[in-house]
Amino acid sequence: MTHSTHSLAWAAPVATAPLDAVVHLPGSKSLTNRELVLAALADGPGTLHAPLHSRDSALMVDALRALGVGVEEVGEGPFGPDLRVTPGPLGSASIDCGLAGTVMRFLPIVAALAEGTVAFDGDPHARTRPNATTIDALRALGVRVDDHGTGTMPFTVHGTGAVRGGELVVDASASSQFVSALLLAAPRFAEGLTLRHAGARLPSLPHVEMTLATLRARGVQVSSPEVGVWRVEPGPIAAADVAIEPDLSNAAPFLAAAVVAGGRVTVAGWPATTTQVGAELPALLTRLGASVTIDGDRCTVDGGAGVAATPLVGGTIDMAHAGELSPTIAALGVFADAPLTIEGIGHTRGHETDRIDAIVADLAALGGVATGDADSITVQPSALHGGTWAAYADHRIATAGALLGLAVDGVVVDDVGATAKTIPEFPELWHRMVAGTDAP
Ligand SMILES: O=C(O)C1=C[C@@H](OP(=O)(O)O)[C@@H](O)[C@H](O)C1
Ligand SMILES: C=C(OP(=O)(O)O)C(=O)O
Repeated sequence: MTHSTHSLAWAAPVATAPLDAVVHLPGSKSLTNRELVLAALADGPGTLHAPLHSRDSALMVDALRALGVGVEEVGEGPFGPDLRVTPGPLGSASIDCGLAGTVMRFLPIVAALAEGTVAFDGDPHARTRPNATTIDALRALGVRVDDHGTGTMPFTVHGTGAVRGGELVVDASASSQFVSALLLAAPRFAEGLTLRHAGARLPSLPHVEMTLATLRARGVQVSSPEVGVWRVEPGPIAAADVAIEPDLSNAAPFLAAAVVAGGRVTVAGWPATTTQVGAELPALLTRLGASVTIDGDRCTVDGGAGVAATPLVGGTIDMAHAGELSPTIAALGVFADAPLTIEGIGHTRGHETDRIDAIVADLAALGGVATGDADSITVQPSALHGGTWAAYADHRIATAGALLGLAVDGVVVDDVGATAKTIPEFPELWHRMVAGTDAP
């Protein structure tokens, strides 16, 4: 089983002057892992240009290869090779999901299309991430799953090579990925799928919109006749050459860095249109008081003299649709003029770690004060001191520690290797941003 890199304690650099940097970011995790799945189920070979190369994408590539899909590295880009994907008959495999939600939710549905038994397991914490909806959905579709009654990994899917599909109701309150997983595989179901979400809430809707857009771009007929209902027609998934956008969720700590330290940070390669939830960062940072401009393919935050000169604007923000961005925004709450409450993020308790508890504990270790409840976190403005910031194997918690370290002397992220989940280049890119040496 692949575990993340050895714990790597990392002294976060302090920004001693306003920032002045242009940052180029590697590819989007959400787009890379969707396009890998769609390419594997497509009607011919296709290429992903500028894909992400990280632990989550490597786990997806390894899993697809184990299932019988050809994935070949071709060419060389700034962050690694392109990927040429050749679909093949899917068969028995043993899949390591690591801590990747996209692997542990997307591939069990793909496994139902395999002829053979497909075993799923992952990191110890991955076994605690919600996955009962995946297993329930498979059984409702007539697919046998052995989970020893746990509703979590490890479990085994007994694929017969075909799924009839039809109508299905799931509870996706714990993760939008349950919906995305079913929609991605549904064109290959004999009758397609009419999927209805029945549950208290549906988090991360932009990620479902991304799924629909990637399907449409490959010629699949999809619709959403009402909120929480989707229809996917059966039919081929067209082979395609697709370009992967930079990861805009990983832009969050870099753009927020200018807010904290002052000066300017530009993220290059900002797409003119995108389905990534990171597209909401300009509005979120503006809401907190920052100045954000988009000029062509460049998104720039001008943090003026930084939070030492001007506090951010506290209050309440609903981030149910963008929980992925909440660790960065919560960290910024330390520098606000009033408590900052982020609501609608109960589902982030089921992410790489319990993100609400993690931020509460990490801030307390630096002398800060935050409180969490079932669905929200409230961060009090406070003067922090140095100390250890635990990453909890969570890339977004690790980068939030780096962000605070810009303004707080002596912050040590206990395992910066956690960033390898979606951005292995993080420490290097961060140091270059602070030093202002990134290429224009
Ligand atoms: O489908 C995806 O690519 C993702 C969906 C979201 O999951 P949740 O709905 O579980 O929050 C998001 O937070 C995650 O980082 C990636
Ligand atoms: C929740 C996240 O990841 P995953 O795809 O593992 O759910 C995330 O990247 O913030």
